[in-house]
Amino acid sequence: MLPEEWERIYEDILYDFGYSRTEDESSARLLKAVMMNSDLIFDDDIKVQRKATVFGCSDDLENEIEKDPPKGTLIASGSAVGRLKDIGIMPDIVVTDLDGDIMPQIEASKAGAVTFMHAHGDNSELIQRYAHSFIGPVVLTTQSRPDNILSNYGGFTDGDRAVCIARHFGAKDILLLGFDFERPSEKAGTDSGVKAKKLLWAKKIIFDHNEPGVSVRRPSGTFYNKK
Ligand SMILES: Nc1ncnc2c1ncn2[C@@H]1O[C@H](COP(=O)(O)OP(=O)(O)OP(=O)(O)O)[C@@H](O)[C@H]1O
Ligand SMILES: Nc1nc2c(c(=O)[nH]1)N=C(CO)CN2
Ligand SMILES: [Mg+2]
Repeated sequence: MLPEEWERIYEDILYDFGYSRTEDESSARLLKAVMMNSDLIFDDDIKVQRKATVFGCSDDLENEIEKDPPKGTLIASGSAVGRLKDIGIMPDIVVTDLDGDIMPQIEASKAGAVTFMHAHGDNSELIQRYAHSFIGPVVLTTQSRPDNILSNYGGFTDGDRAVCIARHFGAKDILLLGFDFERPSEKAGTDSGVKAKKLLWAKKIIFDHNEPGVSVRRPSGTFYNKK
C-alpha cells in the first residue's frame, strides 16, 4: 500500500478509536531502543513467494486448514502461532503486536521465523517485557512515520498487516485461513466491541484496499480481484 493511502486510513483509525499518534510514536521509539542489538533485517532480506497463506485467529482456523491446505509462504498473525504449532505447522513469518499467546511466537523466532514486530500506543509494556526475547530475525514496524529502522507496510490488526506485508513483498495469490470478520474469537482481556470494530477495519484494509493483480481468497471460495 502506498504511504499516502495508509496515512488516510491511519488518520481515520486514530479518530475512530481515539488513539494518539504521539503515543504510537513514543512506543515505536521504545521498540527501536529495546531492539537495537537484535538481528534486525530489512526489505532486501525478505522473500515471499507468489502464493502465500495468511493465518488469522478465528475459531474456525483449524477447520479451514483441513478444508483448504496452506500453500506458499506461511504468514501467521500473533496468536495463531500457538494453534498452528499444535497441528504441526511452523510459519515462515510471524506478524505480531506481542499480545495474546506469546511463548509460541518466541519459540518460532528461535526456530528462525521472521518476526514483524509492531509498536503502537497500547503495547509499550509488552515491548518492555517480551521484545528482547525474540532472538531470530526481526523487522520493526510502526503505524505512524517510518524511518531507516522502522517500516510501515500499512495495516492495522496483526491479520490485515500480514496481508499488507504479503502484498508488499510480491504475493499475488493470497489465501486467508482463520479470518471471520463477523465473529471475533473470545480473548481474555479484550473488549469484544473493540475487537469487532477492529475486525471491520481489517476487512476494509484487506478487501477495499486490495491491489491490482492480487487475488485474496477465503476458503468459502469468495474471491476479490481488483482489475
Ligand atoms: N474472528 C476473528 N477473531 C479474532 N481474530 C481474527 C478473526 N478473524 C480474523 N482475525 C485476525 O487474526 C488476528 C489474530 O491475532 P491476534 O489475536 O494476535 O490479534 P491482534 O490484532 O493483536 O488483536 P487485538 O486487537 O486483540 O490486539 C487479528 O489481528 C485479526 O486480523
Ligand atoms: N494505539 C493502538 N494501536 C493499535 C492497537 C491498539 O490497541 N492501540 N491495536 C492494534 C491491533 O490490535 C493495532 N494498533
Ligand atoms: Mg496481537
